[in-house]
Amino acid sequence: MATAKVTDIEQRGRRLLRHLIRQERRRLLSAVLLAVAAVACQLVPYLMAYRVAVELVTEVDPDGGALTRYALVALVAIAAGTTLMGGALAISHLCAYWLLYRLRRRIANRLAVLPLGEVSRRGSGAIGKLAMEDVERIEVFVAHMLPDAVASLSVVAATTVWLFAIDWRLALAAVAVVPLALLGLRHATRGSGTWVAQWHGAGMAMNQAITEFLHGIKTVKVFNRQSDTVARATGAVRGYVAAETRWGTAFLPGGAAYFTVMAANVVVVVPVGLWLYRDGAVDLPTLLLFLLLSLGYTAPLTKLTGYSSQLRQVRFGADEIAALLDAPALPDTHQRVPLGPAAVELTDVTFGYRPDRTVLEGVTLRAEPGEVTAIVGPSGSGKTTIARLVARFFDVSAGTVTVGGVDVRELAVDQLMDTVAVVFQDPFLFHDTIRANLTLGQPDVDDESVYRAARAARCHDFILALPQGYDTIVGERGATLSGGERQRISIARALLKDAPVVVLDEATASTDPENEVLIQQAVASLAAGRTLLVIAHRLTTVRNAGRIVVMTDGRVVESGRHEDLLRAGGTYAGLWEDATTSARWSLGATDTRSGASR
Ligand SMILES: Nc1ncnc2c1ncn2[C@@H]1O[C@H](COP(=O)(O)OP(=O)(O)OP(=O)(O)O)[C@@H](O)[C@H]1O
Repeated sequence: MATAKVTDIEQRGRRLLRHLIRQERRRLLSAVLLAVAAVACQLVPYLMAYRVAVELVTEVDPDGGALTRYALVALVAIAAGTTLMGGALAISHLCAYWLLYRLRRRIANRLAVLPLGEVSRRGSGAIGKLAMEDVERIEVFVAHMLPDAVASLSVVAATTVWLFAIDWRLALAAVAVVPLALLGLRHATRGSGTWVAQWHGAGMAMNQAITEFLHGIKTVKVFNRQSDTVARATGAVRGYVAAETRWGTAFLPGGAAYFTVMAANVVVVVPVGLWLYRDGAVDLPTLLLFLLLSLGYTAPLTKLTGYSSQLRQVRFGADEIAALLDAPALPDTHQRVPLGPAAVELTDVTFGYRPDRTVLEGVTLRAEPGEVTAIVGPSGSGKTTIARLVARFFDVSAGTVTVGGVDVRELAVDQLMDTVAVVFQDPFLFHDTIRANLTLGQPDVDDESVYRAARAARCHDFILALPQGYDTIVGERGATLSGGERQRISIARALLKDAPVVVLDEATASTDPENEVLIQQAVASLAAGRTLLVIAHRLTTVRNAGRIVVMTDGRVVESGRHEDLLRAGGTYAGLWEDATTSARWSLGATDTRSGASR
């Protein structure tokens, strides 16, 4: 990644962090002030130790009362410092949790309005990392780093001033190592923006690979491809480790020099101090104080250095979050407009998922209200893409898609979602109760309506047979149900939504005959009184459709009723012939096998 790009990225991340901090500035300021007060308290024991030393060294008969007072003041200061730091951290954590809550809500809201294409382009693994890990880093930054860094800086500044106020020669000896150490640090962090960028990219790739592995685990097992897939995920993890190692290796020489030189300040302070003491230039208590202060002086500086590289990681994460929050939402007019009869019409539609590849070209079709319109065609001809355009998961490149006579881009997104229900090929069920999955987005719907929809979608009986009926929790993504059951639940969901237009992407996987019949009955209930656009993967299921639209290579090549299309002897007739021949083949195979077994 070029340096300029890295800087831009850090700037964008920095802007988001500044914005977040501004939102909580009052509380954060009080946390920082408490942290500074805590640090001031932490310096008091040093002062008291100095006083005790003066008393013991300079007085022949030390004042016991004064010594007790110094000890008590030191104890109270330690207790006060701990309490104040505890208060600072409590406030900063509170701020951080509120920031996290608001940030995650913003991310969720943004994801909800982004075009689906943008979400799939980023990938669920990368988005997951961003919403969990990167947001979590901001929590660490706000809750721990910010107050601690300000406190550490205050310690360094206050101690430096104090050291110089007591004795400038010893003070110079105490800070002499710092410029030298900083040279090492400069060397260690040279090009660290690029290292962090690579480390961050490798982290995203690793998350994506692991998420894909988990999502695809069934397919992986079925095809016995565990070793390949594990190798791919392992490769991504290795890439992450390599990026971390490269970064660590680049940091090592300069970093080691930095830490060594910082720790070596005692080597300068002790001889210089003893030399000045021997010459009578400083007294013993001052020497002791210097030794105490200068030994503790480098610790906060070292901590600050650690924070500076962590801050880079935070900024990179913040940049990813900022980029997602800035990504353009699907344009929404927010205007609910009166709709005509619920026809769906595509006029001269051209569309491609990528600018360099057209998937639909000049597609014109109309689905009449109250009628079943089927779209058929070979795999990859663009059928599902039409369904996605009607539901406005993507916007057309040219032409128009209208619902109820209004361009879908001119409808409020809410209104479009109220008007169009989509039943996907592989419907997604949440890890929740069947009832919650059925009433998705309509929590107030009454039980009777739920049962009615479930009966019409032919799923009431199997739901009642489950251990807790409608309160049964379905496994992750509905894994505890069969494909046919999942699709019938999603048809019941569409029935409950009661949208005038339903787009049904028929399941490709063939289900058993009983399930097939039940799904057909469910679809028939769905069709009643609605405009039903069926993306058909099996011709046998749509022969009775009011209109069949035939597609090849992203174009409509024929349309009409089943019998008319057969008579025309074109593409549809060919597809029908193929479908019926393959059905006979499989029957023949069954016959042969059963014959053999007799
Ligand atoms: N999200 C996507 N990004 C890029 N290309 C895509 C995407 N989805 C589909 N395509 C491509 O668009 C073309 C049309 O795909 P589409 O899914 O619409 O076909 P289909 O007719 O529904 O196929 P099938 O019957 O196999 O489901 C295909 O070449 C496909 O590879």
